[in-house]
Amino acid sequence: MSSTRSLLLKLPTRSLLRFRCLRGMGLNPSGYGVLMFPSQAWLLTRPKVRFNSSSAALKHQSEIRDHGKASPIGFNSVRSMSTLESSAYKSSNDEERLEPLRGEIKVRGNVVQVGDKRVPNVWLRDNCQCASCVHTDTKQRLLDTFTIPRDISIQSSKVQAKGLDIEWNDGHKSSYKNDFLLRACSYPEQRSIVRQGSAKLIKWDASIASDPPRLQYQEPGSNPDFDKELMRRLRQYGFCYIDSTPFTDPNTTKTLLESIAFIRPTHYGGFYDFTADLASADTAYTNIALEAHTDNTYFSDPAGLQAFHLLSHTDGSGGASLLVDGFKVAQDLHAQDPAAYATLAQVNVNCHASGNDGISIQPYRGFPVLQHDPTTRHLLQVRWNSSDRASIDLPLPRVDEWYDAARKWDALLKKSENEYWEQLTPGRVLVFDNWRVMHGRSAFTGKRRICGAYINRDDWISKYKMLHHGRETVLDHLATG
Ligand SMILES: C[N+](C)(C)CCCC[C@H](N)C(=O)O
Ligand SMILES: O=C(O)CCC(=O)C(=O)O
Ligand SMILES: [Fe+2]
Repeated sequence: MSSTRSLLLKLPTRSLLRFRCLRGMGLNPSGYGVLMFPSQAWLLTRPKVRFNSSSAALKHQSEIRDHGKASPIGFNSVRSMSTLESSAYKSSNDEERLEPLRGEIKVRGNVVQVGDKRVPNVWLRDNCQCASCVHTDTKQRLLDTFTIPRDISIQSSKVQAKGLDIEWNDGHKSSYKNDFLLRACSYPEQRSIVRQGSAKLIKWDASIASDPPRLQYQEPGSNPDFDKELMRRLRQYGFCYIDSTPFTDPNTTKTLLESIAFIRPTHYGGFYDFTADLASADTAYTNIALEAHTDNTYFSDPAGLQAFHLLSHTDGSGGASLLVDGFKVAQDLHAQDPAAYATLAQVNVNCHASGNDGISIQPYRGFPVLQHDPTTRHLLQVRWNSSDRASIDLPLPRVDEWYDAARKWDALLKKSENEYWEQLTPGRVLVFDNWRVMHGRSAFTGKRRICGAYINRDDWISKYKMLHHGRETVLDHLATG
């Protein structure tokens, strides 16, 4: 049987523009998933970028091929690739503007079609949401995917106002909501929004000083609106102050931070409370100036949130705190020099934490300074700490490519209009997104005591998503997001 129905779904406008743009460049949009991880992924495999027949594109293609051959150890030139690919990167992960999309859901014989896209039966069957396929309490798949016959087919179907009902030839019955089917077919644009906990980002510079995001302390757990507002500010600005926090007992700060999500223990301990005494062998535990950096570049998964509460500073001065919006600086670099941006997005850098006896913490692989989602091309993470940098994953004769790009990045992040300086005071807790906002401090004298903690990225984003998208929406997007 076969029936049809027209539907509306929200789809990002910019994604459509981007689609056209890729076409205009001579790139086949179906190849663009590969555009995101070129240089490293291509060490062992041939480039999979696909082109249409435009001559400019073919010229690029042969350049890429020739590079692969010319290099005895198989590196493709980042420089020659980057101009082409830089336009594929998005220097922000703003929530996309959503526009309605007309789609038509129909069943043609044995095939579900959404617009001109075919929905594979095995995927539909595997993502049946009924109580025998998904555990109602744990939300985990109960269905043994590989018992689904490879050629599972549709026995009968019914296109209804709300969605599509299917009876499979193995006798199982499934129902799919229309927006689920439409979203599934809008790969990859529609996917990221809920999964990544996207928000309308507010990029900032030094002028944020006049009105920084802040909230008044409230007893943890006493007001759900506080949690929601804190999450919103952290997502949109990448930082938030919590003012009027009691500071006589650091445990108040600990409990406040634990109300976001559990604290991540590291080689510095769990909840930290530090002064310039080298208790841990790291420059943070001295009184020297620290340039803008992100913490934990030596972890495979750097902490998502970081917090500082200056409990006291006596017998001296200095020690002002510096914040720089890494996503804003990335946007500046993207506009100023797309090739440099692409270099920082592609070349992997290794880092280490080796100050303390018995450890040298290093990630299982190098990561680029600007880390993107390979599917959506959104910028997801900034990893930048010159003090903790180790090797650069380029053959030595080519490392100057990275240095040239990094020099441009460094110049932008040190521009005074990008630097937001603030003298922290007891009572003001600073919480910031360590995947976005870089921090530093000026040198100081006297006795300065700070407490705080690290919180995992996935845990705080989970909380953001629950409070802003809602549990139902988040779960609804699991198979399509
Ligand atoms: C925050 N706390 C004082 C505990 C540690 C500071 C560590 C700074 C270090 N270089 C890094 O990037 O992790
Ligand atoms: O002392 C400060 O203000 C910050 C030091 C620092 O960068 C850190 O602890 O991660
Ligand atoms: Fe730090």
